[in-house]
Amino acid sequence: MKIIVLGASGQLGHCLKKVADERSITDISFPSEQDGNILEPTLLDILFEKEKPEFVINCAAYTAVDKAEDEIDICRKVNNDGAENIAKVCSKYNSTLIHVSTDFVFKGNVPQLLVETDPAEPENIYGLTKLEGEIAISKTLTKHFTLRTSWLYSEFGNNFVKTMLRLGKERDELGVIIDQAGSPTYAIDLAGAIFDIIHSESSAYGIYHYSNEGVTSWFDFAKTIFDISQVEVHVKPVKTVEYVTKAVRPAYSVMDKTKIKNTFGIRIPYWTDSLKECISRLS
Ligand SMILES: NC(=O)C1=CN([C@@H]2O[C@H](COP(=O)(O)OP(=O)(O)OC[C@H]3O[C@@H](n4cnc5c(N)ncnc54)[C@H](OP(=O)(O)O)[C@@H]3O)[C@@H](O)[C@H]2O)C=CC1
Ligand SMILES: Cc1cn([C@H]2C[C@H](O)[C@@H](COP(=O)(O)OP(=O)(O)O[C@H]3O[C@@H](C)C(=O)[C@@H](O)[C@H]3O)O2)c(=O)[nH]c1=O
Repeated sequence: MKIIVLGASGQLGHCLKKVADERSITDISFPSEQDGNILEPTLLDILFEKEKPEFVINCAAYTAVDKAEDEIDICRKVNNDGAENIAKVCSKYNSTLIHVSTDFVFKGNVPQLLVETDPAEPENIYGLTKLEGEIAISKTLTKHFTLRTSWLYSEFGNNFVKTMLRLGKERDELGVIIDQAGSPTYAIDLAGAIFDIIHSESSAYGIYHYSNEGVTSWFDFAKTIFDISQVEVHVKPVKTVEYVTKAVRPAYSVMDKTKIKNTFGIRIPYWTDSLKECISRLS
């Protein structure tokens, strides 16, 4: 079963590589951006002609949430046009696409669990362009699994856990937002779930929500990171209005995972258990 991973140089791409090695999945390739640039349909065509993939995992994205507010065009190109390019080439070669999207497609202004059919109403450019990408895929391709995830972290790339550990070394006190709630997701767990879906050989295509179990705030997430790592730093709770950022972020973007669990029988770890695992690997 041939699999190719696009956007392999990023955080999730590295996690897929690690999990593929752990599970001895060998019929998988991780083309460089030079060979798998999602903005170059001709390159994608050459790649697909050569590899004839049964499954394509798209990890390529523009993920700089604040910067996106000033770089709308490039953000939209990658998150929308790039997603559409992949869907078209998957359709041509009859490949199944596993695409990754985000909780930031939701406005998240009501403290209730979000299901896949809830209306998406992004509050920032990143979320808007990710939603556009989801729509482009569903219009172009039937055989897709679009997984919305949230608050991804791992030992690879840039993420909140690594930022906190760095800042914790540099400062005695940190202000962290307490009134935004969500579910952290260890990207290694997400990578495992992606392979579980592929190996299920299911044709229950569509949108699914995936995060680790449990709910927290960025403030509690930060405190837990420092507790587990035994780093002494004073974490001060701050409100969103006191912590000014370019992009507006959802106040409550906790996603219901019943659909993915029931469809594929996936067991999802609790967020603090996965965080301990990640921190032990980091140290
Ligand atoms: N990080 C998070 O907290 C969350 C992420 N997601 C989604 O999960 C997915 C994976 O995210 P993550 O791994 O963390 O993101 P990263 O930013 O770590 O990785 C994205 C990768 O895409 C690459 N890329 C950008 N443009 C292109 C292109 N034109 N062609 C090929 N590759 C390209 C980037 O390369 P380069 O660095 O050279 O630009 C980068 O390596 C994304 O779809 C993201 O939207 C969802 C929720 C949370
Ligand atoms: C660094 C820092 C951040 N924060 C806040 C800002 C923000 O509300 C929250 C997280 O900030 P970050 O910039 O690390 O994370 P951010 O880039 O907003 O994370 C998002 O990334 C995209 C790609 C997604 O898809 C989302 O699911 C989500 O993971 O923490 C603090 O309060 N204090 C701090 O010192």
